[in-house]
Amino acid sequence: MAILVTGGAGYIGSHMVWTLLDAGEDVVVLDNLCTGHEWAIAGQAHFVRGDIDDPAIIERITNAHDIEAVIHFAGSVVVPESVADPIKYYRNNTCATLALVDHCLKAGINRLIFSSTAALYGAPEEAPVAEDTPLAPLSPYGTSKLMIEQMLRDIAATGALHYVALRYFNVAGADPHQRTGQSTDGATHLIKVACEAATGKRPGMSVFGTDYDTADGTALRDYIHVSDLVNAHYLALQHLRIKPESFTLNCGYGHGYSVYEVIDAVKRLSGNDFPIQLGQRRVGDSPRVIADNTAILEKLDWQPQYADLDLIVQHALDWEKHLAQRNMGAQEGVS
Ligand SMILES: NC(=O)c1ccc[n+]([C@@H]2O[C@H](COP(=O)([O-])OP(=O)(O)OC[C@H]3O[C@@H](n4cnc5c(N)ncnc54)[C@H](O)[C@@H]3O)[C@@H](O)[C@H]2O)c1
Ligand SMILES: O=c1ccn([C@@H]2O[C@H](COP(=O)(O)OP(=O)(O)O[C@H]3O[C@H](CO)[C@H](O)[C@H](O)[C@H]3O)[C@@H](O)[C@H]2O)c(=O)[nH]1
Repeated sequence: MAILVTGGAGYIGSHMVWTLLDAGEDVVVLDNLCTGHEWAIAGQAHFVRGDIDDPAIIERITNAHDIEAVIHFAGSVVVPESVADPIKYYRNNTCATLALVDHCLKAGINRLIFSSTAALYGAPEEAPVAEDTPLAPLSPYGTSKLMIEQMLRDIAATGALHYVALRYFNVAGADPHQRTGQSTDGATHLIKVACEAATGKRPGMSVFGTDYDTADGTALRDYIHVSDLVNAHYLALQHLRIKPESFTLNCGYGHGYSVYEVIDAVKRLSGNDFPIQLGQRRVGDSPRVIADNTAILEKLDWQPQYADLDLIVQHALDWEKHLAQRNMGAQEGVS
């Protein structure tokens, strides 16, 4: 039996592939490489290049492999882009996932783990925020994911599907063995941006908002190490193998760090005091988004290994240096 990982050439998916292979699982990756990289896919995985909503591709995969479950990461993930181009997000997230689920169910695959997001909570009044908090996404990206959660709930209610939706908080860091990491060009996430500034890939960075009602005036987020996140997926898969049920869980550590604390950690660990510009609040940003993780700790017996800002930053920095060397090597190859 094999696990189908959609989006396995991307940031989180490429970590998932390694975790599955490390556990001795057979893995098939489906990715159209629109933002992912073929080099990020572990060599032992079977790679199929194509779109998740293409019935012929799903048929090809299910004819060639005995797929027992899908771990579904593929999608479009940039919040501001979703505001500028909502159709892309409803098409590539909501519609494409509906097609994927439809084709998978027809092929007899009825277990799914889905990448949801804390963006569903919008700007939550309370912190930490639990799964039963009313959902109020602030962007088409968040709404496109909320619609998927609702579709999965309704399909599961018929008994046709068993799924786990994991609402990720702020994913960061890289594989501790440096086999993969966040490699997206033009990334906007705080830790990635700060690591790029620390390694000279950008001249400096901005702090978006210094007048929040927090201890140091900057916004708080719950940063979760990507390896702990993919381990939660593996636990969810093992759960579905034993118990045919469906549920939704927050994925975060339950405590937050401010933007200043993150930047200080990156400067301290890199030894580079890169320039900072103090800017206005970013539209749609919340003062604090922190997970209530009681449910995932209980339900999956999840035991995070890397719940430490310095570890997350160190692994992200190491990966940024690895990427810089990789790109230098590629340029030398061309010249
Ligand atoms: N990175 C985060 O902080 C974060 C937070 C919450 C949720 N998520 C969710 O996690 C998932 C993975 O995010 P990521 O950060 O790894 O993004 P990513 O862009 O690195 O990975 C997405 C992958 O999906 C592929 N893809 C996109 N559309 C496709 C399609 N139609 N058919 C086939 N392949 C397609 C891309 O080529 C890429 O390899 C996404 O669903 C995202 O919404 C991410
Ligand atoms: O250059 C930067 C980048 C970010 N920030 C600040 O750092 C914090 C974190 O910002 P990120 O862009 O890293 O992450 P977000 O919290 O905005 O959102 C991320 O986490 C969400 C879950 O909470 C969703 O998953 C969403 O898709 C994902 O982008 C915010 O206060 C932001 O204003 C800066 O000050 N400067």
